[in-house]
Amino acid sequence: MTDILTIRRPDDWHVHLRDGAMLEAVAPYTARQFARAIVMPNLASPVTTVEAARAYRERILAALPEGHDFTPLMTAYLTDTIDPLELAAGHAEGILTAAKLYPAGATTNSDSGVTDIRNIHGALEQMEAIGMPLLIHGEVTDPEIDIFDREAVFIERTLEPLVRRFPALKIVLEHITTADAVQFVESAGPTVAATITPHHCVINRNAIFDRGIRPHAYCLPIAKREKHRLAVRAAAVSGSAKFFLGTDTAPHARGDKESACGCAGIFNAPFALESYAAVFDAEDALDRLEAFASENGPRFYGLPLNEGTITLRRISTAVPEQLTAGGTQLVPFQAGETLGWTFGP
Ligand SMILES: NC(=O)N[C@@H](CC(=O)O)C(=O)O
Ligand SMILES: [Zn+2]
Ligand SMILES: [Zn+2]
Repeated sequence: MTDILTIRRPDDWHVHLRDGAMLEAVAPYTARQFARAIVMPNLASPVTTVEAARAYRERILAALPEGHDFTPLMTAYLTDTIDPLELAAGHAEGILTAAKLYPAGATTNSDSGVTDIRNIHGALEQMEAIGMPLLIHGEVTDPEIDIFDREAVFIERTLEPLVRRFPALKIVLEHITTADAVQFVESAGPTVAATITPHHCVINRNAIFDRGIRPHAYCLPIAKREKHRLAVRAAAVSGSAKFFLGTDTAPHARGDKESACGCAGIFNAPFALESYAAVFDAEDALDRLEAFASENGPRFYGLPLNEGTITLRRISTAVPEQLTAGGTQLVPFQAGETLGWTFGP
C-alpha cells in the first residue's frame, strides 16, 4: 500500500479566482497546491482584451502570499464581436494562453458570451492558425433542452461540427460530466482533450437533493446520474493523456449559495489534491495521478512540465464546515467530511 506519494508539481487547468475581496480570499488556496492555473475570464466585467487580462493578472499576483511560486495563465472571454487580432496579439505576447467559449446564458457571468458559434468563426480560424487553445463550457442554452441533457446535446449540435470545421484547433472540453463527453473525447483526434473536476468524480445528482436541497452540491454543468459519474471517474483514472486536472473551483459567498436562487459553483480549491487522491486511491490508480495532475495538461497546451515535487501522505484531513477569509464565508467541497490524504510540499 502506498502511504507517501511524491509527484511532480501539478497545475490546475480550470479555476475561477474572481476579483476584489473574493480574489484575496481564494487565490492563496490554489497557489498553495498548484504551480500554475488557467484562470477563467468570467468576471462581472468579462476579460475580453489583452489589457484587461494583463491588469487582472497583476491583481492576482498582488493577492498572493509573500514568497509564493505560482503562475496564473490568463484567458480571453470570447464574445460575438471579439477581434481575432486581439487574441493573436495577446497570445504572441504571452499574456493570453487560451480563449474561452461561453454560450451566452449557459453559466455564471456568461451573458456577454457567444450567441451563435458562427459569430466567432474568424476568431477560431485565427486561433487554429496560431495554435491557441479553445476552452469550452459545453452546454446548449436552448430552454427546451432538459438541464441534464445540455452537455450531450451541445456535443452533437455544436462540438462535432466544430471539430470537423477546425480540425487543427486545440479544444479543451471543460468540466465534463457525461459518458457522452468521455466517449466523444476518446474517439476524437489528438486535438481534443477534457478537464475533469473532483466533484464530478465524487457526486452524482442525488447529492443535490439529499434529504433536502443542497446548494453546495449545485454547479454547472450539473452533476448527472450515477452511470455518468462512473464514466467520468473512469476516464480520470484511465491514464489516457486526453484527460487532465481542472478543478473548476468556483467560489460564491455562502449567502449567495444558500438562497432562493442560489449561484452555481463548487469551491474545491482548499483540498483539491486530497479529493483527487482519494478518488485515484479508491480506484487503485495512484500511479496514474501524476500524469493526470502534472503531465497531460502541459503536454496538451505545449507548455513545459513543472520542476519540483509535492507530496501526498496517507494522513486524514478533516474538511471544515466553513472557511472564513477577509469576512467572506465560504463552504468548501466535502465540508464536514474526512479525506484519507494530506497535501504537503
Ligand atoms: N461551474 C460553475 O458552476 N460555475 C462557474 C462557471 C462555470 O465554470 O461554468 C462560476 O463561475 O461560478
Ligand atoms: Zn463552465
Ligand atoms: Zn468553471
